[in-house]
Amino acid sequence: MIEVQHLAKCYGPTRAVDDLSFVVRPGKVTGFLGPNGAGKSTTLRLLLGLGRPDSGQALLFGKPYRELRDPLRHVGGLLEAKSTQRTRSAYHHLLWLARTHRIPEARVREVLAMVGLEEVAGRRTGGFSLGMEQRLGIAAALLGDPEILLLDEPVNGLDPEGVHWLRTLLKERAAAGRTVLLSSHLMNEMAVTADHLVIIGRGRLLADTSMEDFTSQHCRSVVRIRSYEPQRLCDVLRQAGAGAEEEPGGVLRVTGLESREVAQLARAHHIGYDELAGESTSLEEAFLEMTARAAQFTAGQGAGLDGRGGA
Ligand SMILES: Nc1ncnc2c1ncn2[C@@H]1O[C@H](COP(=O)(O)OP(=O)(O)OP(=O)(O)O)[C@@H](O)[C@H]1O
Repeated sequence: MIEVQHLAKCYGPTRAVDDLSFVVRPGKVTGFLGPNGAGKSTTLRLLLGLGRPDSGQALLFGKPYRELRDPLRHVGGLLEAKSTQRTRSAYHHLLWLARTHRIPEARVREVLAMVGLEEVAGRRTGGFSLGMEQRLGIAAALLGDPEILLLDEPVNGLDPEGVHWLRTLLKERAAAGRTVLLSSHLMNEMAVTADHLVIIGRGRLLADTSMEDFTSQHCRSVVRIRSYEPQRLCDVLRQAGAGAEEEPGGVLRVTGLESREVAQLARAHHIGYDELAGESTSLEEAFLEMTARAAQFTAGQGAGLDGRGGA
């Protein structure tokens, strides 16, 4: 459905997207994740035919966006908010879009109801909050009832109820066999929304994985134990193949063993302890580690200075 093949785009000395390839399949919500400046918006803009790649291709249904007939009926895109004519009402903004794409007027009312903007449909968009702008942008993306949705940071400005509503909407569309790609720089948001992840850093692909695999590969269990003999326990744990580091207050941070195994080893060696707690490293930590490593690697190569300039 969505294919990005060896895509590259530079802005002056900044390599925004660097030999990026991935495929997004229908029936899933795919999260497009990366820290600020990673190249997410640039990739989505290229997919939506805004700007030309330096090399490679960004394809929807096997074609560049510009070659699609009736694109709004096939692809709904949300880039940044505030792209409406400020003096037009929400209703007239959508009506104008519908008319220019031969979409029936009745659909305008339908999408306004879907995004919860019915009551303010007659108000000029100039007075809209960021959250209302986002809802209007999402309404525009849904107007042609497209098979593909491409949304850039759609939760920006939405209140918790709005975030929950959008999450449900995207999951429902994916469950109905549509293709949904949404970008974010927040792993925790993706953890509850996405089934699949495409992670980029400095314009390059870092991971293309199911959410389930990412979780099982990156979320290690960590056990913290406070012992009366931290040094001896540390040696015992290391001999058993675990990672053990001493933290202040006689606490050991242990990786590679479950809490039950740590407790068994301590007891077997008659080492007393008064606190034992197990936890998992969070997805957010795993994501930050991954992108920090990528940043160090590319900085080492002297690539990609972050300097946002004009259009
Ligand atoms: N029009 C532009 N002119 C110059 N540089 C640009 C332009 N657009 C993007 N860049 C640069 O390209 C890089 C990638 O930017 P992009 O906006 O695609 O990242 P992003 O992952 O969407 O980031 P964010 O989460 O902050 O929106 C950044 O270094 C950015 O400064």
